[in-house]
Amino acid sequence: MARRPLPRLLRGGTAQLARTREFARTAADGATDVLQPLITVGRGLRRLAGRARRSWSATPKDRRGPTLLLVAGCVLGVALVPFGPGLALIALMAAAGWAGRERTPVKTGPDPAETARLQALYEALVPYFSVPDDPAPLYTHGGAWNAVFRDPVFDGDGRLTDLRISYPAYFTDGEAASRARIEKVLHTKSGRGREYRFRWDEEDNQLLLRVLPALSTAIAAQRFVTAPGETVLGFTDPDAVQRTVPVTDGEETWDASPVIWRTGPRSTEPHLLAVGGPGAGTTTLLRSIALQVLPYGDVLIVEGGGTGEYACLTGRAGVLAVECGPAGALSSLEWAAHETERRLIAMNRARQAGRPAPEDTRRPLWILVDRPAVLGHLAAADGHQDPQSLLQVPLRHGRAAAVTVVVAEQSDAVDALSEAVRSHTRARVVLGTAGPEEIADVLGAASPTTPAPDVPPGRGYARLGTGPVLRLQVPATPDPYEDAAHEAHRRAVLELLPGRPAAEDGVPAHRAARPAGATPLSVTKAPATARELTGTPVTDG
Ligand SMILES: Nc1ncnc2c1ncn2[C@@H]1O[C@H](COP(=O)(O)OP(=O)(O)OP(=O)(O)O)[C@@H](O)[C@H]1O
Repeated sequence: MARRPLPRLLRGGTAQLARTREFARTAADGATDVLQPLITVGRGLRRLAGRARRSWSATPKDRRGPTLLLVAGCVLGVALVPFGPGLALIALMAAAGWAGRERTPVKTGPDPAETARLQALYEALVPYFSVPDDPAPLYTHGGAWNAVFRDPVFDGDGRLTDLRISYPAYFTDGEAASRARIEKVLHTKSGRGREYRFRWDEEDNQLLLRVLPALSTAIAAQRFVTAPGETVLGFTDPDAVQRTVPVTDGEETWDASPVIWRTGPRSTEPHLLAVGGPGAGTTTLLRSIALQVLPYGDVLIVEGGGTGEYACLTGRAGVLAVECGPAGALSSLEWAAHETERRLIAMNRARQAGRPAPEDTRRPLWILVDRPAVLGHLAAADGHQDPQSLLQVPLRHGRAAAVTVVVAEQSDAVDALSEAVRSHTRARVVLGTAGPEEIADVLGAASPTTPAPDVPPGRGYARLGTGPVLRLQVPATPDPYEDAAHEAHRRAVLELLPGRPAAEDGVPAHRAARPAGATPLSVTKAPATARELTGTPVTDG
């Protein structure tokens, strides 16, 4: 039997019903908004009436007559006074409005579930914070948590986010292993999957636990407000640094806390090493640095990965070269070493003659080397020198010559880094899901927080010289030629890219862009004498 079509009303019935319901809900919401004052006054009148009823029933019988008389007298008085009834009505409405307002209950202390959590945490700490001979132990099984835990704060899911813990003075808080044991217990018992920061106040025998919110990933590449020689590596916690810079995301502008790296002749950390696992974001960090320095410096890029992730920079004003192969890397780095020597000699000569440093020695030169281990491997296979060995001169003498070296390497190839790279890169960044040992190996100090299990690309830690370890989120600076990248972030990078200067006759534009006076990239010069490099007087001729 042929199926009969449903009547039109029934066919579109579900959609229409949903629309009607939506309309009714919107109308009800609107009516509630409009009638809100009336609802509040009505609720207040009800509450006032309730209070009056309660106080009437609480009044002893022998006092009810005089009370009634007093009320009647008041009513009569109000009725006789000019405008009395009107004023009394206004006063009643105001009192009802006040009595009917919604009051958020003030929370006084943890609720039963939170109390149970704190008690469990306390019990878990008993074996670590007690010894059998202690006559008045702070921690005993079944003891009171509120004697040692202060200022607990919970999030909306009832999980602990802040806590001040007192511990006995005999606890060995100076030993890293003892601290790590306590931190592990607290981390496990308070909920995994979050990033905890522990601050040990050894003078007062107190430990401060705080769960840190994830750093914002909303900041994309842009012109940051910094002084010359300052580079924003990324952004960190507001209480970790004193400075802020304005950042923009679409229409919104706010102040963010940057991790600023200072380079140049007075820098104590003139070179940087960034380490991370695959896809952790070290290439993005180098791209971000390149875009920040290009307005005032020249950049030479050596890419070992060979994935063309710096292609957007090829041929741009200020980009001296983007080298992907071992042969190009060797010749470019050889040039960079000679350029460093040339600058030092020229500066030394100018100093001897009592003149300021020549103009062509002052423009900052940045050498960005991404994954040198791969290049070293390829060069060795061809029987060539490791390109890393050519970084020795820029690393050692670059600071005085305005030459900065940035090296990015993957965590599993860190062993292939040369001694010069390890000892001269005092600014360090580690990105991705690194364990505590790896973080400590790269940064030279333990991370201040428990590593989070899942981290977005560009998230990690930074340490400048002997400074504190800071959490870091690198600004999103994708390869603008990557289709999968966020459209707004790609556009932001494209806007920051400098133009392409016209090519000189027969010379590719990026090679023609090198500073005046610099030795051509492909020309090998005899190395300068040690005397000239170290600043011993040099006599011409
Ligand atoms: N700070 C960041 N913000 C947003 N996305 C990022 C950030 N850093 C990296 N990414 C994204 O993560 C992916 C990998 O980044 P990137 O190429 O920089 O990693 P990598 O460390 O160089 O890894 P690999 O060497 O394996 O390519 C890219 O798609 C990139 O756009």
